[in-house]
Amino acid sequence: MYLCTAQEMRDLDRYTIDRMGLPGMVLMENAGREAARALLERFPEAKKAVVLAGSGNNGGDGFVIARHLAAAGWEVSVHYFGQVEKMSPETRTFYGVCRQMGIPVAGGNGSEELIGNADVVVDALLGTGVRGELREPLRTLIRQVNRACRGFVLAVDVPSGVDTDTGAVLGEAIRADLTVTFAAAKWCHFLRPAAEYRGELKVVDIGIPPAVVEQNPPRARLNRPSLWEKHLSPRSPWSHKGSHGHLLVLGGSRGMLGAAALSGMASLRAGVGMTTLGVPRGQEGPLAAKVTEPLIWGWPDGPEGCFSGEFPMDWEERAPRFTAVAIGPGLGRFTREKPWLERLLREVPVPVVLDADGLNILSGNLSILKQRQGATVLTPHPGEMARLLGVSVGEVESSRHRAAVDLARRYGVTTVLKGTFTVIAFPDGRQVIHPESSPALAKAGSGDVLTGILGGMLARGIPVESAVPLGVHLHSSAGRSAAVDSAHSVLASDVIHHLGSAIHQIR
Ligand SMILES: NC(=O)C1=CN([C@@H]2O[C@H](COP(=O)(O)OP(=O)(O)OC[C@H]3O[C@@H](n4cnc5c(N)ncnc54)[C@H](O)[C@@H]3O)[C@@H](O)[C@H]2O)[C@@H](O)CC1
Ligand SMILES: [K+]
Repeated sequence: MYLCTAQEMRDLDRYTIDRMGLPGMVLMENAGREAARALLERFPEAKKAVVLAGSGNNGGDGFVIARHLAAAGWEVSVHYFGQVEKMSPETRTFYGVCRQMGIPVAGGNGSEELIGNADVVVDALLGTGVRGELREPLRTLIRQVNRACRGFVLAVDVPSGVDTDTGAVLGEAIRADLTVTFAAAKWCHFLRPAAEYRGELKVVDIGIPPAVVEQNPPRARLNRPSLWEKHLSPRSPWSHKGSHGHLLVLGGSRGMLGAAALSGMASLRAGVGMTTLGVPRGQEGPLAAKVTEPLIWGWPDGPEGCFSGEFPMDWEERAPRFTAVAIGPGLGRFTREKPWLERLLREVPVPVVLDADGLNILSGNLSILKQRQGATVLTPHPGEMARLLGVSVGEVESSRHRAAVDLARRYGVTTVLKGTFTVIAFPDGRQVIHPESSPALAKAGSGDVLTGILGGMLARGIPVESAVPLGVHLHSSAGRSAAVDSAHSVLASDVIHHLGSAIHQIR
């Protein structure tokens, strides 16, 4: 399923109307009928509804909804804002039909009393065509609706007052219980603050032919099994551990061994055949007491129990065995860290995942990434992203999708910008957004688990464009399964334990 900008949606609509010859009126009828259906399914008994309609096509959808609700026996009135002469031809047609049907239709007086007495308020004021800060009277009206409404609020396409592409609130926005959107999700459904206004999200088909979407594919998709399912086929009965890849994890300095252990265990649960944990030499013993399954490789260490910046004598001999490398879990900072990381990035020909201090060491020296032979995956949280791009955390959070794509394009990497609705961006500008939030994952160690899963998927030989969305999905799904008792109490190690069931659920 795709995720559109306002322009991409307009292009799909236009192509359908102009090139396929399917009239805009049909699309509007389908949109309004499907939105009405969502209400009728939720409320099997007739209700009292107030439809607030703008003069654009979003308002047109509102008139269609009013007609279908009235036909189902609901008590409906429509209050429109703007002049009838300025309505689009489709909207004016459906306005006329409502009048002919005897549905009460009045110009611009959505009083607080009326809104307060409605069981259902339909917000069809503004959709993807909104431009700039809200003008009156809509701004005041929306504030009134949020204050006075005690019933259920359906937002048509997007909550009125949010910017479709940036997720900004343009002064005031409708707080909805349900948003029914057409043909594809829109960016504002997954970007804050707008995402907090939409309530539940339902994407409905309005009859845009699949061929139209194939010929004009939007740049972003929602993370769905169709993107990666084929990579989870059962293991061959003839396979051995060497058939499933070998991941090297570099990290685990003193006081942070747990991070490397979590990544290692997560990678094994994600199906990699072997994992080696490369840690500062002095940490080998403590780590061996902690983990059983991963191999442990001591690297030259410095005085503080961290890496010294030198490579082990057997580096050149052992390096070719690894099919992917994860750098960062519990890595810490150390002298000569920059040349150490540069050498790794230059010499490792296989996919590399960089996280935590791996990213911090990289900051200010990103151009080295352009010299890499294999794929590079960066998994920053917003703070790390801000450091990488040299901007504020606020700037990253107010434009998560753009920050992710900016980094991906500039340095030819795959970016995984973590947080609610993780954004994945590929070097060619395509994006995948993970449509679920997993509050259980907001816990120390959770990022190390994700790094391990991604490293494991890449080490198994799954191509980066599938491995990364798949890994993000498994992490989130395992987090949800681990939270059966309470999201408060989930540990990163619990997430690892649930990876098997997350894989099983997909298959
Ligand atoms: N053929 C199509 O294009 C289809 C469009 N559909 C609907 O049409 C919507 C897009 O329609 P439009 O492009 O007509 O745009 P909208 O209906 O979203 O908004 C345009 C209207 O809002 C007013 N407006 C814009 N910015 C404003 C501001 N800052 N303050 C106050 N008023 C403002 C404009 O004067 C205009 O009347 C979609 O969200 C969807 O609901 C659906 O009917 C499906 C088919
Ligand atoms: K709306």
